[in-house]
Amino acid sequence: MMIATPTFTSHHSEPVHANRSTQIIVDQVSLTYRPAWEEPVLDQINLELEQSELVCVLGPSGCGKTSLLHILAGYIPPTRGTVRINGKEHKAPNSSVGVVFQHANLFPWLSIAGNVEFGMKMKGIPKPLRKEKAAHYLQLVGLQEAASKLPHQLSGGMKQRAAIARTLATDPSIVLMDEPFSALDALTRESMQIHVRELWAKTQKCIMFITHDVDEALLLSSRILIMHARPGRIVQDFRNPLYSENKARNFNELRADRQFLELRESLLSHIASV
Ligand SMILES: Nc1ncnc2c1ncn2[C@@H]1O[C@H](COP(=O)(O)OP(=O)(O)OP(=O)(O)O)[C@@H](O)[C@H]1O
Repeated sequence: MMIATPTFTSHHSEPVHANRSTQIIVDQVSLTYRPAWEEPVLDQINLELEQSELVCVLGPSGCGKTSLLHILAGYIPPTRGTVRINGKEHKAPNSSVGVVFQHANLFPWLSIAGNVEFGMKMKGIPKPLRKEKAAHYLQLVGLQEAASKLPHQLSGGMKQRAAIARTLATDPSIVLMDEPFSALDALTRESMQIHVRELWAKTQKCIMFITHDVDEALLLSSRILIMHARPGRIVQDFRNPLYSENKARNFNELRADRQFLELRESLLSHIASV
C-alpha cells in the first residue's frame, strides 16, 4: 500500500510581508536569554499569522514554543527582530492579544462571572456592558449556569472554559494558548477540544495553540508549525490537509481517516527525529 506524503511545505526563512488579513508578523526574531553569549533559544523566526487561522505549534520540549508565545504576548522582547500586530510594532502586553495558560488561574474570591468581568473592569468598560459581555461569553463556553459559582466549585475543564471566556471577553484579535488542556484528563480534554473548535468557528479569531500532542494538532488546526530545538526554529509550516472550511468533521470520523493515521505517523517520526 502506498503511503501518501503529507502536503508539507518547507518553511521559508526570508522576511515576510503583510497582506490584508494578517494579524501578526514576526520578522527575523531571535532570542537569547542571559548570558548573551549562550546559544540563541530562538533563531531568526519569520512567521505570518492571519485572521481566522487556528495554528498549532508542535515541537519537542525545550525547542522554544513558550518563549515564542511570550514574545508574541509582549511579555519579553526579542533580542533581535520585530513583532507587528495589526500593523503596529508590538513591544508590551496589550488587549489585542489574549493568552490562555495551562492552568486557569482564576481569582478564587471572585465568582466565575466576576472573573470574566475582571479584565473588562480594568479596561474601564462600564458595568452594564461588562455584565452583558460576561453573560455572552459564558454562554459561548457553556457556563451560563455557573456564573455565580466560585472557582473551587467548578471542575478542571469548567475552570479552563471560564479562563477562555475571560480571555475572549476583552475582545483580543489574537488568542495565544499555551498547552491549555495538558493538565486535564483525556475525556475532559476531548470535550475542551470540541469547545475550542466551536468557539473558533463562532468567533473567527486568530488562535495560536501550543501543544505536545500530535492528535490534538491534527484534530484542531487549520495550519501546523513544527519547531526544532538548538536553536529553536520553525522547520515545517503547512496547511492541515484534514481541515476543511466547509465541513466540520467529527473527531471520531477524523481519527478513523486513513490520512489522519498517515499524517500522525509522519509527524511523530518527524518530531522524534530531532
Ligand atoms: N527565563 C528563562 N531564562 C533562561 N532560560 C530560559 C528561560 N525560559 C526558558 N528558558 C530556556 O529556553 C529554552 C526553551 O524553553 P521554552 O519553555 O520556550 O521551550 P518549550 O518548547 O515551550 O518547552 P516545553 O515544551 O517543555 O514547555 C529551554 O532550554 C529553557 O530552559
